[in-house]
Amino acid sequence: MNWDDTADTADTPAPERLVGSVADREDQAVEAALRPKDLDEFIGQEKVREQLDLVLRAARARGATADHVLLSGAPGLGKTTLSMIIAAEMGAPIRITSGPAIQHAGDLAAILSSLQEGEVLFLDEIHRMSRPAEEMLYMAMEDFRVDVIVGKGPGATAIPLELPPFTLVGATTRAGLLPPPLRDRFGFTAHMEFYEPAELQRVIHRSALLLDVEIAAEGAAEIAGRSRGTPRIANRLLRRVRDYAQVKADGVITKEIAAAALSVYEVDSRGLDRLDRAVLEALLKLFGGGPVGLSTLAVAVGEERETVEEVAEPFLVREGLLARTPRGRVATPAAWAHLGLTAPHGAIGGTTGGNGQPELFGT
Ligand SMILES: Nc1ncnc2c1ncn2[C@@H]1O[C@H](COP(=O)(O)OP(=O)(O)OP(=O)(O)O)[C@@H](O)[C@H]1O
Repeated sequence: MNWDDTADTADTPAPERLVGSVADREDQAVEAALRPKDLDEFIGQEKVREQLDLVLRAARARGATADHVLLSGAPGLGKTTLSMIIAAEMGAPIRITSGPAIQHAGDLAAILSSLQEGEVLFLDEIHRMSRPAEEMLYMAMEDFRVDVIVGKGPGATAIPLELPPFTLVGATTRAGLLPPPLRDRFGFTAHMEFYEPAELQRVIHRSALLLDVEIAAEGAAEIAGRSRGTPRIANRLLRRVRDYAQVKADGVITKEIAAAALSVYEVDSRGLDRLDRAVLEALLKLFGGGPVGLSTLAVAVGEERETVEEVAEPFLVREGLLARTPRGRVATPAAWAHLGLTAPHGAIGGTTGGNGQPELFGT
C-alpha cells in the first residue's frame, strides 16, 4: 500500500489513502468538473481572494499583464484552481507545467518562447525545478528575455530571445525552499491556509449540486469535519459517501449516512484514518503516552520510520494530538480524550492528578 501523502503529483502513482491530500487518478478525472471558474465562486481564503482581486482588477484597468503570482500551501487547497481563475479573470490562455517536468533550461526556453502575449504560465512544484532552469526563469520573469545557449564549451554563444509579457503563477508546498532571488521576483505572494469546517461545508454543498447528489446540511457538516481542512479530501469523501447512500439508502446524504459511510472507510470523526489511529493507539496503549522514540513507535505499528514521520505525524501534530519533543514522541491530553482513554496517573500528556493540569502541556 502506498501511504505517501507528501509525495509530489507529477511522478507518483495514485495514493491509495482516502484522506491523502495528493490527487489520485479518480480525483484527476473529476476535479475539472468541480473547479470554481471565477473568484466569486472560489470558497474561503478571503484575504487571498480580496488581494488577488485587487491585483487583477488593477492590471485589467491598466490593460497590462498581471504581476507574477506565487501560491504556497499544502496539496489540495486550490492552487491549480486559483491559477486557472487568474487566467479566466484576465481573459488569457493558460499553460500548465511543473518543476519536475523542466529538468533542462532548454525545456523552459521552449515553453517560454511559445507563450502568447498575456498568457498565464502555471508552474506547479516550482521548488523542484533544476538550477539552470531556475536561473533562466529569473531573467524571463524580470526582463521577459532569455539567453539561449547554442553550442558547448568555449565555442558556446548566448543568443538573446525576447519573450512576450506573461504572468507566471508558481505553486509550491514549501515556500521556504525557494531561493530568495526567485521569491523576490513575484509581485504577489499568497499563502493558502487550511479551510475551516464551515467553508468545507460550502465546498461540499457546491460539489453535491454539481454531482446531482442530495445532501442535508448535517450530512455536509459530518463530511467537512473529517476532511482535514482540504477541499480535495472533502470532494473525495463526498464521492465515497454518495456511493454508500446509493447502495445502502435512498441516495440522500444525511448525517447518519455520512457517519456510517465514513466509518466503513475507517475515517474517524476528526479525519484520522487507520494509520493515524494505529500510531496514536500504540503511543497511548503501549508506551503510556510517551515519550517514545520514532523508530520504536514505527516498529510497534509495523511501518517504516519515514511513513510514520512524514505521513501520519504531520496531521497528528497539526491536530494537537501528538507532540515531537527532544525526548521523543508524546501524546497530548487531546489524544487520550480522542481515543476515549484515561491517561495513567502521572503520564506525560495526561493529568498529574493534582491540579488537573497536563504535565507537559499546561501553563
Ligand atoms: N476554494 C475552493 N472552493 C471550491 N473548491 C475548491 C476550492 N479549492 C479547491 N477546490 C477543489 O479542490 C480540488 C483540488 O484543488 P486544486 O487541484 O486546485 O488543488 P492544488 O492546491 O492545486 O493541489 P496540488 O498541489 O495537489 O496540485 C479541485 O477539484 C477544486 O475544485
